[in-house]
Amino acid sequence: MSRIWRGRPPVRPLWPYSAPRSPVRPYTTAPTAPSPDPSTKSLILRLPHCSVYRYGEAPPKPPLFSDVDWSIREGEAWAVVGTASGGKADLLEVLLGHHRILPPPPDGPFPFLLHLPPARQDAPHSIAHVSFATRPKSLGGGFYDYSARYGAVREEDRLTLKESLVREAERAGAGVGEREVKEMAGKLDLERLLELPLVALSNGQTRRASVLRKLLTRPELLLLDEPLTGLDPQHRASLLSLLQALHAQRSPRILLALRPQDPLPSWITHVCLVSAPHVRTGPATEFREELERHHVRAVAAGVSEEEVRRRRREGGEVLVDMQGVNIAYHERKVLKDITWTIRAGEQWHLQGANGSGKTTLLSVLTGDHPQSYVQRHLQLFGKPRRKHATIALQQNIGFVSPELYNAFPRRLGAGALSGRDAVGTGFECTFSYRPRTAAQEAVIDGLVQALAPPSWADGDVLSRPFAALNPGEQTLCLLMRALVNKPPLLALDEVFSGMDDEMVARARAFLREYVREGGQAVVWVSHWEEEMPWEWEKGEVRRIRLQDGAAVIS
Ligand SMILES: Nc1ncnc2c1ncn2[C@@H]1O[C@H](COP(=O)(O)OP(=O)(O)OP(=O)(O)O)[C@@H](O)[C@H]1O
Repeated sequence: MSRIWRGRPPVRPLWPYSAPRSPVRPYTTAPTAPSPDPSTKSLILRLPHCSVYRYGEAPPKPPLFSDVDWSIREGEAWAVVGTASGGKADLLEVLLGHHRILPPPPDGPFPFLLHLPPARQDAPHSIAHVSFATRPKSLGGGFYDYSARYGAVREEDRLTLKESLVREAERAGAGVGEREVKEMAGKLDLERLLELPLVALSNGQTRRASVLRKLLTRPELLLLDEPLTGLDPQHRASLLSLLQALHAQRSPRILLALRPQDPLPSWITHVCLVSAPHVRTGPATEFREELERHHVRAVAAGVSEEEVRRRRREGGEVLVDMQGVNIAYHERKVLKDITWTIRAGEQWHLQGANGSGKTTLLSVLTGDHPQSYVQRHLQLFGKPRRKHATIALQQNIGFVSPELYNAFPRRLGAGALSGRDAVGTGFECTFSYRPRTAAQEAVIDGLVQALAPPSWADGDVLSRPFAALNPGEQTLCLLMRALVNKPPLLALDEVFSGMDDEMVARARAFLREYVREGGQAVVWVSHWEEEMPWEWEKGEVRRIRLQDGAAVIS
C-alpha cells in the first residue's frame, strides 16, 4: 500500500504514529509517479478549507474541526496553542494522519515531503512526534511500580539512556555514532546521564531524553506537544533556544504545541489557536495580546496576611522531622544531610533544577524510598519511619506526581476504572477498584462540585473510563484522589500538568480554601512558581531549595 497521502480520502490512517514500519518503499519512487508541483516546494503544511472527521464518521455528523485553512511555509516558526479539552491533541493527531480530512489535500498535508529524496518521502520516517501530555504507550494499561527506580534496578529495567537512544535511531533507520549521541546529549544537558538506566532519570531528565531520542531519528519535522512541562526554568530556556537553532537549520523543522498559559517563545512567528471545532491561524503578533490574557494570574483573597504570620509564629504540630537525611546510589549522592521540619498548616515550595532530588526527597516523606528505613532521624507523624507500615503512612499524605500519573492503571474494557473509581482509590491509597460507602460517594460529589470544569456540566464525565479522559481531566481525578481523605499532609508535584487554565484557576482557588479550612501542610513542587496557590510575597510560603544535594531553607 502506498505510504504517501494523495488523491482519494484514505479509509484508515496512512501514517499511524505507532504502527510498525512497512519495508515497502513509498509508491512515489515508482517510475510512473507524477512529479510534484514545484510551487509546493516551500509549503510545509497545507490544509486548504477542509473539515476533519474521526475515521468512520462523515457528514451529517459534526466534524472535529470545520473550515480549517492552514498553511505553513518554509522559514515560518509555528506554535499550536490550545487546551486538551479544546482539541489541541486532536489537531496534532490530524497532522499524524489519525483523522479524516475532507476534501483531502491534493498533495497530502505535507507537500514538501514530495520534493525530498524518495526515502525521506515516507511520512512516518519524516514526521516525528513527542507528547508529554499523555503517558507513553509502552507502559501498557496496568499499574506499574513507579518507586522501583529508588531501589536496586531490576534486570528488565537495566536499559541505559544511551542504549535506548541508539536502539530507537536504528529502528528508524538512522544510524547514529557515539560522537553524535554525545554531542546532542550535551546540548540537552544529558551527557553525564548516558550510562544511567532509563528508570533512574528524573521527570525532567526523562522528558529531555524523549526529545533527544526523536531528534536522533533525524525527522524532517518534529511535533512537540507541551515540551516545557516539568522542565525547570533554566532547562526550559536552553531547550527553547536549541529548538530555535534546529528549526533555523531545518534539522529538523519544529512545530510546538503549547498550553494557552505558556509564554509564547519570542522566535515563534505564527500561531494556530485551537478551540474545537474552530482553528484560527495567523502571525504571532495578532495573538500575543490575547494569549497574555490567558496567563495564569495569582488568585487573590484567602488567608489574611496577619493570620498567616500568626500561624507561622505559633507553629503547628510537627508532621515531618528529618535530620541528616542522606540518599545515595553507590558513589552518587543525591541528597546530602537534609534537615527539614514540616508543621501542620505550613506551605512549602520544594524547589531545585531537574535532577536536583525533589522527587527523591518526596519519596522519603511518602516512605516509597527503601533508604527511608535506614535514616538516622526520620520522624513522620510522630513516629520513626520504620515503625509505619507504608500503606498506613501513605493514608496521611495526599500525593500527586508525574510518576504517579504515568504509573496509574489505564485499562480500557473489562476491569477498566472509571474516573470516579480512580478518585475513589484514594480512600485506601490503592490503585485498584474498591467498593465505596455512601459517605465516600458524598465526599467525591463534593469535590466534583468544587473542582469540575464547565465542560463537565453536560454529563457524568467521571462515569467514563479514566483512560478515556483527557490528560487534564486525568490529573484532576488524581488531585481529587489525593484530597478525599483530608490527609494532614499534601505532597503535590506538578499537580496542574495537562490542565487548561480554567481548571488550574479553579483548582488553585479550591486548594487555598481546602487548606485554610483543613489546616493541612503542603509540599508543593512546580517549576512554574506563578501557578502556586500561595504567595511568597505575602509570607504564605516557605522555600526549600535543593542544590548539589543540599537543602537551603528560606
Ligand atoms: N537508581 C538510581 N541510580 C542513580 N541515580 C539515580 C537513581 N535514581 C535517581 N537517580 C538520580 O537522582 C537524581 C534526582 O532525581 P529526582 O527525580 O529526585 O530529581 P527531581 O529534582 O525530582 O527532578 P525533576 O525536576 O526532573 O523531576 C537525578 O539526577 C537522577 O538521575
